[in-house]
Amino acid sequence: MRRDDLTQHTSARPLLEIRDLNLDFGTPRGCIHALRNVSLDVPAAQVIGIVGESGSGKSTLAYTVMGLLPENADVTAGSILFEGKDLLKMPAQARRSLRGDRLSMIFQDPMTALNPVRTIEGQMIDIQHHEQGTRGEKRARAIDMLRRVGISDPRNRIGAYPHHFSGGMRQRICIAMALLVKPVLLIADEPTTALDATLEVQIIHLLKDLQREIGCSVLFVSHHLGAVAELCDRVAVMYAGEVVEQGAVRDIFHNPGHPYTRALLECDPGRIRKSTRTLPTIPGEVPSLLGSKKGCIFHTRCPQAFNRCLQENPVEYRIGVDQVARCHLHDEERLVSA
Ligand SMILES: Nc1ncnc2c1ncn2[C@@H]1O[C@H](COP(=O)(O)OP(=O)(O)OP(=O)(O)O)[C@@H](O)[C@H]1O
Repeated sequence: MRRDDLTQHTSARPLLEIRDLNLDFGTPRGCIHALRNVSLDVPAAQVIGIVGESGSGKSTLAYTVMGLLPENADVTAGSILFEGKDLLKMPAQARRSLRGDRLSMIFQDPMTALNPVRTIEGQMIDIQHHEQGTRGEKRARAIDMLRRVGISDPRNRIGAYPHHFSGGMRQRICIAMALLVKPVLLIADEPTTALDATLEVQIIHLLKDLQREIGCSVLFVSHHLGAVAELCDRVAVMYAGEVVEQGAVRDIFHNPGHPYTRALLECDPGRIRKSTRTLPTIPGEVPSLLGSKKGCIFHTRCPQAFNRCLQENPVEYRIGVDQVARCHLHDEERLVSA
């Protein structure tokens, strides 16, 4: 199946439509192809997880949507339609206006987002610069949002500086700031990685409750498959710059169609029995992203690779009502001729 069939299958137009996105980083060693032919939809009011090993391109994808790429990044092909408009063709000023308004982001490290020398109050009022209302009304909204994310005594604590709060509390403040502007799309880049397991669970539940309340879509980047299963409606699995499989969370987790997804699930610490002493890892190494590649990007580590995988990069095949995988094993013609 091709992507067009999947789009027809889902009724309303997605909020975000990423199509055939290619991105390179220029480095002294050569060109790193960090995103290759990435296509992904984020429907309105849904939570989409992006998972994959370190270096697979998850953060690069998130930052490309936000328009926060470093100087050496070059989008060489593709489009990112947000509410029907291509973000990549928008003037810089228009993109800046979208950030902190219809688009907002939670970063892995809360200190990246918070200004250490300003009070929480000042920062939460500033972030509402697109919103109507007096300073007093904006302060009241900020206090209400702090209460909703679980900051006790927010009326007094709003005057404090970021360093007065613990790491978990700082991430709650970042979530409050990101949601205060009522974004239609929230991008969360590994928002729980810096937190311990208990805090992680709390933050995931908080995000889920607030997402439902506000009705925004979320692009949730994570290493943690358990968190994705808990929070997301759909998931895209990335490997070496490509989305190799995507679909509804229940389908991908119960019936993975790509050998890489299966390997990733088998290595997930959440699935490994306590008696197991060492964590299984996927055999082999992630290929270098330098230079062009022939064949399937996963063939060097795939236990099921056959000749065609070394020669030809697979297209997306539909393997379920709402599930696609880039793997030749799902080519029906091959199955018929086998
Ligand atoms: N500014 C940059 N210059 C050169 N290469 C970069 C730059 N940023 C990222 N890369 C490379 O692009 C690839 C994708 O990186 P990215 O950070 O998007 O992966 P990731 O899946 O988010 O990894 P992690 O889970 O470790 O954050 C990696 O090979 C990385 O080294």
